[in-house]
Amino acid sequence: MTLLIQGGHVIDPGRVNGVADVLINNGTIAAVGPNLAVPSGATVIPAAGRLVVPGFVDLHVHFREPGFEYKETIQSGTDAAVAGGFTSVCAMPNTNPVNDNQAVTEFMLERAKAAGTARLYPIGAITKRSEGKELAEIGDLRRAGCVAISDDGKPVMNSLVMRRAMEYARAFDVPVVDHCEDLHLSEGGCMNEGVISTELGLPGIPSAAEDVMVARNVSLAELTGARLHLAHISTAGSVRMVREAKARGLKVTAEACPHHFTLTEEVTRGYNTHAKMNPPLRTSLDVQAIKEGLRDGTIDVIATDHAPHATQEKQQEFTEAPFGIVGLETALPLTLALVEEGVLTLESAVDKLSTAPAKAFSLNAGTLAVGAPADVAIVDANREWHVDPSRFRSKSRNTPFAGWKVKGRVTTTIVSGRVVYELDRPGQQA
Ligand SMILES: NC(=O)N[C@@H](CC(=O)O)C(=O)O
Ligand SMILES: [Zn+2]
Ligand SMILES: [Zn+2]
Repeated sequence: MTLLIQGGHVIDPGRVNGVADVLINNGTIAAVGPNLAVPSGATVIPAAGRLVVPGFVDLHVHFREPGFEYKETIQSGTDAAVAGGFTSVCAMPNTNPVNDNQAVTEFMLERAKAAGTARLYPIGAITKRSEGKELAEIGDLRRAGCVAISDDGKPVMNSLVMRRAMEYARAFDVPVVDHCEDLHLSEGGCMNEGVISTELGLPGIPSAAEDVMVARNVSLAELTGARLHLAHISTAGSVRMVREAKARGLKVTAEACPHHFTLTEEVTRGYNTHAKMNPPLRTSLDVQAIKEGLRDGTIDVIATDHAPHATQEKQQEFTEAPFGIVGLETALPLTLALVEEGVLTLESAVDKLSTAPAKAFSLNAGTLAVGAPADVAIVDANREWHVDPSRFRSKSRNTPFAGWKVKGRVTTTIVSGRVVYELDRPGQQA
């Protein structure tokens, strides 16, 4: 099967940035260059006026299978992924049962294979049942196909347990992903602690709950030599500490989520539970710091923390509703807004969605180099559209961006040389 993507603006971060064709043969990239000859029998995808980029890589999603299939399945989650341009996704282990053993990892990989769209990379638990006590069999998880370990959502509070986890992780060369939250400081909180939480009468989560754990984890990474990846950082303090850790040469990477660089705690005012996520939306000073961190390279990766929850779960009082929002189908336009704003160049935006995440977890993705897997997103960067959650591929609709007019849309997604999502082809606008 041969595909020729013709005449698009190809951005392969650090390698190509200009008009070119991309030739795909047998599931891999065969050539990239201007005016390639059309091989006989090739399918041509015209892409003039569109961006042609390595398929996006999301280091942080929650697909709810096994255990909470009413929120999301691996099928619906990977469908949502490719609709958002993501060709590889890393799935957190807070399923039921928790992905703390090979059997669960293998089950997830089988489901993803059957779903047949995005590539799924499971993240194994750090501790058994993510209870923070006894380490999971990290070597077994690695061998079964886990690409990182994390107790996301139930952060490891015991620093000695975390130290041992990092020592094992280092031995297996697997990154440790931490959701930085001191559970004692955050206990009972449901939004950012500050003037607004006081006004609304809602219990707060101070930014220090995140900062103290970032400090601890950076120290432990220094002690153990482990690769540390900081999930969804949301505070100015986190950005400052990551910047300093990098300057000292530590193996630390960090991700930020579109909601944390797009929204502030102000949107909590309506008690809209779609503004409730963990970590919470912060202040405009924090948002500025996140943007500066993205701009100067302190924050390597944009990840969604796609966290689907059912409508009836979100239709509760603010204090009762679960934390989390979906993100796969809105990440691209929210990231392109940073380009419009001058925070990122187009190339660095693509880097943070594709190349940098692949590198952070050593995934064979994030590039259009000859011989690489043919995972490609074709994007109409100027297409304006309204976010309509009822049209999401995801099973869940919990987004604070419903009704937003946004710009930038994925029109075609290719995995392994196969078109797995197509909104329309140029010249035939839907
Ligand atoms: N981010 C969230 O608000 N929720 C996540 C858990 C997590 O990422 O900590 C979930 O699984 O729902
Ligand atoms: Zn988390
Ligand atoms: Zn998460």
